[in-house]
Amino acid sequence: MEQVNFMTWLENMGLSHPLLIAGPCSAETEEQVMEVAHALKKTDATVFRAGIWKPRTRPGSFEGQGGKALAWLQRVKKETGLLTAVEVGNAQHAKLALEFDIDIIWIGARTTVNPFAVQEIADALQGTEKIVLVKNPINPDLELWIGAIERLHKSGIKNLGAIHRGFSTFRKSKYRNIPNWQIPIDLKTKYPTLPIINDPSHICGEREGIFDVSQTALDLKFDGLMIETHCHPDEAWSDAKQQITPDRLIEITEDLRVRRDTFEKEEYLVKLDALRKEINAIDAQLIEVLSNRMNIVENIGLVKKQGNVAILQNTRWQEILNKVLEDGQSHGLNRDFVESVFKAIHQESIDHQRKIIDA
Ligand SMILES: C=C(O[C@@H]1C=C(C(=O)O)C=C[C@H]1O)C(=O)O
Repeated sequence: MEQVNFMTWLENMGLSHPLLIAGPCSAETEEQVMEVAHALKKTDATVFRAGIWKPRTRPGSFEGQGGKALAWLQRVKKETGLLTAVEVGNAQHAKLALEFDIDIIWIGARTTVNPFAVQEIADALQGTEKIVLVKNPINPDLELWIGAIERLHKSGIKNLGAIHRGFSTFRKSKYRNIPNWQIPIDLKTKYPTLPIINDPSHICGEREGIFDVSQTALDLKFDGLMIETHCHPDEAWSDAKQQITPDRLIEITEDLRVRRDTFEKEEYLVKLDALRKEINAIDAQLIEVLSNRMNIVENIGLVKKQGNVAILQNTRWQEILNKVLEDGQSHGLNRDFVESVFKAIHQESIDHQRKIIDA
C-alpha cells in the first residue's frame, strides 16, 4: 500500500480535539436510539455509533435489530446532525449501509480475522467515498490487520482508518481484551498518517477503566476514541457493564488531557537530550550484558553436548525465574514485564544452545 495522506477525512472534519465516536453498543429501539443521539448533542461526539448486526459468541443473546435500524440512524443524522457509523460483517451489510447513506462503516474484529469476508466487503464497498475503519483482529496479529486495510485500499477506498479494540487473551487480566499497545504503535510506524481510533469500551469490558485507557490512548497520540454510551446502561440489551451515560462521557472528556507532539521550550529540550544520552548508554550496556550472557549459555551448551544432556533444565529455569521475579519486585519492576523479558531471554538461550548442540 503506497504512503498517501490517510488523514484527509479527519482533517476535513476540522475538529479542535480528537475525534469522538459515541453511541450504544446496540440499536435496541427507535426511541432508545433517538434518546441517546439527542443526549450526545451536548457532548463532544461528532459521530453516532450503533451496532445493528451483532456477532455474538453464543446464539441466544441479542443479535441486533438488523437492516430496519438503518432508518433510525438516518433519523439521527437528520435530527441531530451527527454523522452515523455502523459495523458490517458481510457484503450484504456493507451494501445496505451504503444504500442508507451511513457515513462511517467499520469492519468488526471477528470479521477482520477472515480475509474472505474482508475481500467480499471490500468488493461491495469498491470506490466508496465513505469512511471505512478496520478494527484489529481478535488475535494479536498485525499483518492480518494490515492485510484487511490493504484489501480495502486496493478496492479504491481512500478514506481509511483503524480502530484498536484490544486482543483476546487466555491470560488472566484486568482487561476483557488486552491492549498490547505495541501493536497499534507498530501500525502507526508502518502507516504514519493512518488515523487510529481507540475503543476503551471493548478493551475494558467494564465502565471503571474507560478513563485510564482513553488517557493512555491520547498519550500515545491516537486520533480519536469510540466510547459506548447509553442513557440507561444497566438496562442495555448487550454489553451493559461497559456502557456509560452521556453525562459520564462529558466528565471523562473534560478530564482527558491532550498532549503536545513535541516540546516548545528550549530548556525542556536540553533536559530531554541529557536524559536520552543516559538511556543510550544504558541500552548499550544492556546489549553488552545480554551478549555476555549468551556466550556463557553457549559454553553450557558445549558441556551439554559432551554429556549428551537435554537443553531444557526446568528446575534451573524455575529457580532463575523466581529469583528475578523477586529481585524485580524489590526494584519496583512490574511482574508481567520481568516475566516476559526473561521468558524471551530463555527462549533465545535455547535457540543459541540448539545451534551448538545440533551443529
Ligand atoms: C543455560 C542453560 O540452559 C537453559 C537456559 C537457561 C537460561 O537461559 O538461563 C536455563 C536453563 C536451561 O533451560 C542451563 O542449563 O543453565
